Amino acid sequence: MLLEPKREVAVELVVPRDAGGVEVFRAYRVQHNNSRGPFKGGLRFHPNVDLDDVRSLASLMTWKTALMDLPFGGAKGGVQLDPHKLSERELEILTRKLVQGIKDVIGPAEDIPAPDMNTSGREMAWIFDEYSKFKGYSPGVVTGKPVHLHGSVGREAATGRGCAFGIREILKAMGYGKMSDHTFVFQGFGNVGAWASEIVHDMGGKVVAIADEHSATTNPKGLDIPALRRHAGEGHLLEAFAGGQALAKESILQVPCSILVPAALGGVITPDVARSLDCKIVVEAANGPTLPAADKILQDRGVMVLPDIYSNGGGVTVSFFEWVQNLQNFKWDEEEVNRKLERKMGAAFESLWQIHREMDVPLRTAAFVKAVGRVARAERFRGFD
Ligand SMILES: NC(=O)C1=CN([C@@H]2O[C@H](COP(=O)(O)OP(=O)(O)OC[C@H]3O[C@@H](n4cnc5c(N)ncnc54)[C@H](O)[C@@H]3O)[C@@H](O)[C@H]2O)C=CC1
Ligand SMILES: O=C(O)CCC(=O)C(=O)O
Repeated sequence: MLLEPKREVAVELVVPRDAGGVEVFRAYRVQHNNSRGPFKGGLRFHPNVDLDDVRSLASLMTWKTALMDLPFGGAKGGVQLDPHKLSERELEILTRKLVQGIKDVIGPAEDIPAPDMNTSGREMAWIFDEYSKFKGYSPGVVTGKPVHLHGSVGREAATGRGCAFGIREILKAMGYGKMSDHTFVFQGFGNVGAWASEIVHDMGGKVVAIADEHSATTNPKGLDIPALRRHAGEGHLLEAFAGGQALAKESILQVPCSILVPAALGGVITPDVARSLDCKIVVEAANGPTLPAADKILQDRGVMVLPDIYSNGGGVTVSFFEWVQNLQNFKWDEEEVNRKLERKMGAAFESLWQIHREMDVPLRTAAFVKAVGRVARAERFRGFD
């Protein structure tokens, strides 16, 4: 029951192109498990999306919501495309057609999408609007919406903020001192990488290198992250940042640091990379950045891995807060959201660390022990009739 998704939906999206003609895109929504609550998980637009990929990301969501102790199950959606090749109008048509294709299997008590790679508040607003045309006004059908359209303050930064809280927890647990005693490298400077690096920087950490899909920049004295975000926001390449030197983006994972944060694609830490990286801790802000064979190598090398279902669990945690606010027609302030997020990250870390110590297993195994236990218990209590 836990290995296989409960439901898989594949839809064909036919989009009229601005230049004439139509193009067909494949889209998937995989609903892995809902024993603990409605299916929940992001929607990504990326050329690498395929059904298998979405399946594995959907199951990670089940374990993530269970580990974070949120009343949700797990799902994921993906459309196979390079969104940079479509205009805003084409993307809006595509997103609305996706909703038309899956509207009967999503909903505030059924399945609640959210942002993931290459999607943001803009797409979530389209989803909310299109779904509401068919089912009535339903802000709770999707999270990560713009703040002025039933979104929650703090959701945009939440995955990065949760990641930074998680780093603080592991440093404390390992007796490794404070943020300011450490150097950090980030792969990915989108929603998660930009917010996580900025909050780590605000907490005193020295971020010495960052890459995105185009280029990379490094400064052994520490990058000024707010300035780098302004630079990138103006459309400039990271390698052109005046406060750093250009670096080959392919070498980002080998830059020496205490803490390496992959915050982009899955599968980037291959066995070869695992043998060559030069850090004490890998914090998996991305989903599935470490291949299983590489995980074993990191373990043998004594590199600690803070697993994805914990490290990036802050995003879905604040999605839960957004959903609760939508259901109550009420708004919390940012201080309250961030305080509740901090408490959730602390509690999940505590349970993870306790299992890690008591069972003498890696943190990833400890996370799965906790999460699978909670999901299996819910399945049993609900019965099988
Ligand atoms: N947005 C969210 O709230 C959450 C995202 N995640 C995960 O975090 C990761 C990043 O997601 P977002 O930041 O939302 O996506 P995003 O689309 O905002 O940013 C992705 C970043 O990765 C970079 N990137 C892509 N390919 C790369 C490559 N080959 N080398 C270096 N950089 C590359 C892009 O240039 C961009 O900077 C994904 O694995 C996603 O599943 C996990 C939990 C929640
Ligand atoms: O905020 C959410 O509901 C899910 C975000 C997501 O896709 C993830 O945690 O991987």
